[in-house]
Amino acid sequence: MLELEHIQKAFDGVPVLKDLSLQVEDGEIVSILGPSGCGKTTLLNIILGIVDADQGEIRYSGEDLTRTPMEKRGFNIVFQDYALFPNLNVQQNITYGLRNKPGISSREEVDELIDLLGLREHLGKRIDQLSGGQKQRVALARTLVMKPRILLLDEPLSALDGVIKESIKDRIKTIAREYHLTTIIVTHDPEEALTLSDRVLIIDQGSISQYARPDEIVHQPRNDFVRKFILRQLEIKRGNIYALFGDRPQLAGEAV
Ligand SMILES: Nc1ncnc2c1ncn2[C@@H]1O[C@H](COP(=O)(O)OP(=O)(O)OP(=O)(O)O)[C@@H](O)[C@H]1O
Repeated sequence: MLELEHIQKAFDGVPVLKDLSLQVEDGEIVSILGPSGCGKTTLLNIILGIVDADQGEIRYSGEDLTRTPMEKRGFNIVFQDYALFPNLNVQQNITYGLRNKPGISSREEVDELIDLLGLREHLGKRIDQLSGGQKQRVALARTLVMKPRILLLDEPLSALDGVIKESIKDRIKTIAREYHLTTIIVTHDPEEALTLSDRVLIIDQGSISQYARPDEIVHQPRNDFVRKFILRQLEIKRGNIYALFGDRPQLAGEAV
C-alpha cells in the first residue's frame, strides 16, 4: 500500500498542496483529477520523487520513502510527451532501460508485453513512423519492462482521440489487473477519471475535495465543487451531444 500523510508543498511561499493524506491499495488504479493549477502534477512528482514535499511522509509497504531518491523508490512514470528516443527503433526503445539492468525482465516477459500492447508488427519502425496511440503503447512497454512497483501516468490519453483513446484505456486496465500493478494517473478529464479508475482523487486548490469510487462520486458528490465542477462538466458534454443530435437512439434489444 502507498500511504501519503499530511503532504504539504509551497512554491515561493504560495501553498500548492495543503495537508494531503491518502492511501492507495496495491493493484489499484487511482486518478488524480482537478482543474488546471490545482496541484495534480506536483503531487505526482512528489510521489515519483523528483519534487520534495515541505512536510509530510510517503510510505510504501510500510517503508518510509520520504527521503528516498527517485531512482531508489522503484516507481516509474510515462510522461505526457512519451519522451521516446527518436534515433532508436521501437524494439530498441522498449529494451533501452534493460541495458543497465539486464535480467529485470526475461525475454519471454518482454515478448509478452509486446504482444499485450500489440506492438509486434511495429518493432522495426522509427518513432516518427508511429501514430500517437502507438507511441503511447511503446512508452508504456518501455516503462513496464522495468517492472515498476508503481506506474505513474501523466495525462496518458490527452493526445489521443476516439477509438484509440478507448483502446489505450482498456490496455491500461488490463495491465493493472494482469500485473496487479498500482497505477496512478493524472488527468483533468472527469469522464476519463470516472471510467478508468477504481478510485478518483479530486483536488480543489491543493486540498482533497473527494476521494472515492466513481459510482460514489456520481451518486454521492461530497460537496459543491464535485457537483459543480466535475459532474457539471459531464452533463455539459452529454448535453452538447444531445442538443446537437437529439435524444439517444434506442439500441437493438433495448426495452422501449
Ligand atoms: N517549480 C515550480 N515553481 C513555482 N511554481 C510552481 C512550480 N511547479 C508548479 N508550480 C505552481 O503550482 C501550482 C500547481 O501546479 P501543478 O503543475 O501541480 O498543477 P496541475 O494541477 O498539474 O495543472 P495542469 O493541469 O495545468 O498541468 C500552479 O500554480 C503552478 O504555477
